[in-house]
Amino acid sequence: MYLHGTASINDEGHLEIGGCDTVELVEKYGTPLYVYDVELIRSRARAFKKMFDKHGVKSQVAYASKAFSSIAMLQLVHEEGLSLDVVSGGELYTAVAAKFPVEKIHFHGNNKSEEELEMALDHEIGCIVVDNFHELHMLHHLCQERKQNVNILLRVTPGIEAHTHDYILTGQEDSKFGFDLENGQAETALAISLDSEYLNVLGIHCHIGSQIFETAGFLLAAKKVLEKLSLWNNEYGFVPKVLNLGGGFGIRYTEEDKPLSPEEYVEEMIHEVRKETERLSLPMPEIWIEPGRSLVGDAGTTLYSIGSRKDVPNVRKYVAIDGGMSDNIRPALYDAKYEAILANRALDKQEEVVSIAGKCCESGDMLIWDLPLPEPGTNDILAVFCTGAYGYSMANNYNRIPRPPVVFVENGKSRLVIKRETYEDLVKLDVPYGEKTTI
Ligand SMILES: Cc1ncc(COP(=O)(O)O)c(C=O)c1O
Ligand SMILES: N[C@@H](CCCC[NH3+])C(=O)O
Repeated sequence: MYLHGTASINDEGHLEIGGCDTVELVEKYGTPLYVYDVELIRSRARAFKKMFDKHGVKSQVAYASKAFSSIAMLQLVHEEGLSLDVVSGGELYTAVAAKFPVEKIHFHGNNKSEEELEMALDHEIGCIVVDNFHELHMLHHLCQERKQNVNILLRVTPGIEAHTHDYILTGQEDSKFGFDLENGQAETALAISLDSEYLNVLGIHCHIGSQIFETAGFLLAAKKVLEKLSLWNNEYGFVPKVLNLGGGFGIRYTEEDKPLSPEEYVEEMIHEVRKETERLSLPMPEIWIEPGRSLVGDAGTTLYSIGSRKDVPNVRKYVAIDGGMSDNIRPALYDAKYEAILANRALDKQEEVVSIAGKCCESGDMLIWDLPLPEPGTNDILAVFCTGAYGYSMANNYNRIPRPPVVFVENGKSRLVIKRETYEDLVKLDVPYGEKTTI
């Protein structure tokens, strides 16, 4: 059994996280329940920052809040001194509600609306990562109308095929994101930006994908981008202040996953950027990164109650839990794999192999196939590990299932940070026939 962060098994054979007995957490908050190990999040944040400090490199580590956003989470991110990556008006609104320092917010997205750009300008956020020509023109015109300057990064696709699931690849030529680095789009974008008296180009952004274990892709992306920056330096006299290498650092979901430590990813990046800038006679830029999954992924555990069971003799034993693709869509979407244990009987011998079914009305709502467990019974608690990234943030109300609450645990204390959705919440936006309402 692999235990992440502060997780341990206590004398009663119960899973503990952050010094809290998960059986007691279930008694207090019910199931399903997302539990976050705050100490693990803090230690990851510090690990990413530490390497830049050690090598004397100016940096920003921006938490990619798409992985998990809530007011308390962003307060924690701020407490740890990180910056923030938002990708929609909703994520920006949450950041503002959390009183996140606006100058440390970076705004992403391949189709930002005029309203979202106005919102970013109203709040005078740190920088907008411009993704395409439509956005570039719109932003210039908005800034011109408002006579307001804004810092931007240009997002480029460096033409790198990282080794990960096709749906979470982003750096290849055939991608919806960013200006192509090779076919002249990136140069045109730079020329337009330099021409605008309102757009202050800090540098370049690239992100090659997610759940990546090797450093080769990051290093190749850095090299390609720096070579381009060197050409731009000669052609336009452009001196980049920032090189943003995105996020995508992999984590261990199962024993097949062999991630590097944050320190290793960062150290290799720094080394490559230093080597290439020296070779190309460019000044060393600030390095910005945007980890999402690697900050919160294995800090999250979902606790479920076991309910029904169906044995298909000689075929399979289905064991159903009180959640599923509504709180974790990743197995259905990416065939993602997870490990799990019985949180209330963690030391019991594994006696059978079962498949964990969600409660949604979809045959594809299967959370884990072929999981060895002690014979699970009704009301046993299943703890599924590593659900902290893209779990709650991709949760949905399919079958009108309310979203579970989120608690933070640290030093033996638990704190509710997102309440359980209620049935009333589910119909809150409904307008019954015949009832008058404003749009
Ligand atoms: C631009 C950008 N930055 C950062 C991230 C965060 O990625 P991850 O959660 O894999 O670290 C993503 C998601 O893939 C992204 O698209
Ligand atoms: N949501 C995806 C990753 C996409 C990352 C965002 N660009 C996942 O769960 O793995």
